[in-house]
Amino acid sequence: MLNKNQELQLTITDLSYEGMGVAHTDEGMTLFVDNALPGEVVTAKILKLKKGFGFAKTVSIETKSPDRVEMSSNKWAQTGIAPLAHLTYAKQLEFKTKQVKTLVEKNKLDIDVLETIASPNELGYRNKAQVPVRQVKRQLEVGFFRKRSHDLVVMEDFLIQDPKIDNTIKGVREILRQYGITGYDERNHRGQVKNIIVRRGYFTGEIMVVLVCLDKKFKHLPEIADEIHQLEEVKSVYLNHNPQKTNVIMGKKNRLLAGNSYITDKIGDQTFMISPQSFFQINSSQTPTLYQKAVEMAELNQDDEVLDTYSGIGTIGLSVAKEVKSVTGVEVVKSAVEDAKNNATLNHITNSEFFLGKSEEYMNHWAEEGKQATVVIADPPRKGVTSEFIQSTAKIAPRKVIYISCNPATLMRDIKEFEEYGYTTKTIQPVDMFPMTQHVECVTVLEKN
Ligand SMILES: C[S@@+](CC[C@H](N)C(=O)[O-])C[C@H]1O[C@@H](n2cnc3c(N)ncnc32)[C@H](O)[C@@H]1O
Repeated sequence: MLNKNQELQLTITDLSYEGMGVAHTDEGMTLFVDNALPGEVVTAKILKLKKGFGFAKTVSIETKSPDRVEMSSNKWAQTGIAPLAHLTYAKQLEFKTKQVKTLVEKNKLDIDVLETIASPNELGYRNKAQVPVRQVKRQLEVGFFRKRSHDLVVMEDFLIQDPKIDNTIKGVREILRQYGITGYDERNHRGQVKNIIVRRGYFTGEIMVVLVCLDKKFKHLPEIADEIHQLEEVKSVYLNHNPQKTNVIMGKKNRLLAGNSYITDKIGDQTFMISPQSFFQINSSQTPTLYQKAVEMAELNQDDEVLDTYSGIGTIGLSVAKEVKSVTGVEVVKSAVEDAKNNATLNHITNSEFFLGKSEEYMNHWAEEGKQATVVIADPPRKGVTSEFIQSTAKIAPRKVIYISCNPATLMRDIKEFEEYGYTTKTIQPVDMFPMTQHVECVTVLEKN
């Protein structure tokens, strides 16, 4: 019988989807162990027990894996910012490929999974940071939450964020402290600043700072905004009003405090305007490869009429617009649709249109009105597409569906449903957009049989 807080020796046999070491005990329990790699023997302390499985953390490592990377800080592991940072990058890529292959097998699909394409930058690759702000020992601090908790681990080096973003966060923190601003207190729902969001254009160096605040206004806000605007590379400063007691970081309303209403960045030779609420791929060094793989697999031509669903600020659609007859995008975030329209103008694209709404509803509407499309691009969030989306896509009957997915589990589910409508795929290309984490992006093209 195992107990919480008990320490025991474990042999790690595998890595879970979350990047935790997997061990099986004599009692028939499966334990998921923080900071433990396959082949290692560790002494671990049990943190939580459930029926048949539990969670533990490594106390000491008795036998070390040759694939272990020594870390200069354990904060990244404590917070889950970089759950695979203790594994060599080559092994991380193998882990990602295997993850997708295992899912293909489990789903009894006949698909070839290619090797995961490495990211050019393994560290400091994130162009966006969202860090919580809290009071710690009566001082405003930034950092990240300890795993499975809301306790702030104070931090200055976030490992996978652009170091210039880390610097800006420090600069903003100092300004907030100077003006006696308080960090958010979750228990009493008090304090002024909940989060700092910083986005930096990888190619332009333009920085946007968003202060997520409990109130719309507070003392010295204009001076604070002005000082933040004077920090190196900062082009845009916003206040996002989030009065709710919620885990959702941003509220619905943004107010421009200083500078421009957007920043710009480049993908290939195109420039994109990005507003605070708009999605933008977070690993700019790898985005061109992701898009290029999708385009290569789609074999587009000048007669193609492309539907770019879940289009964000139009990045994929606009990057292929010159090679095809037309691009029609649909996206649910209003400011992203506005950005997409502006981005078309900015890049002299005249054969694109963007609509505000849910992709599944627009696809249904387009299917009913008999809209023509030869290629559909789907780049949904983690939950994947809906059955309604797949049915209407089948009705529109494009020759190809380019599917870009950040969650292989929902990708498999959707591929199986597409198969019922006569669409099949032969290969999946994993692309590493998120080094040091367990996440993997996949590109695949479904073809009409
Ligand atoms: C993974 S992002 C992809 C964006 C874009 N294709 C890109 O590469 O930058 C998914 C996008 O889908 C949008 N979205 C989420 N649910 C949606 C829905 N039901 N219909 C349309 N867009 C949706 C999100 O706002 C987000 O912009």
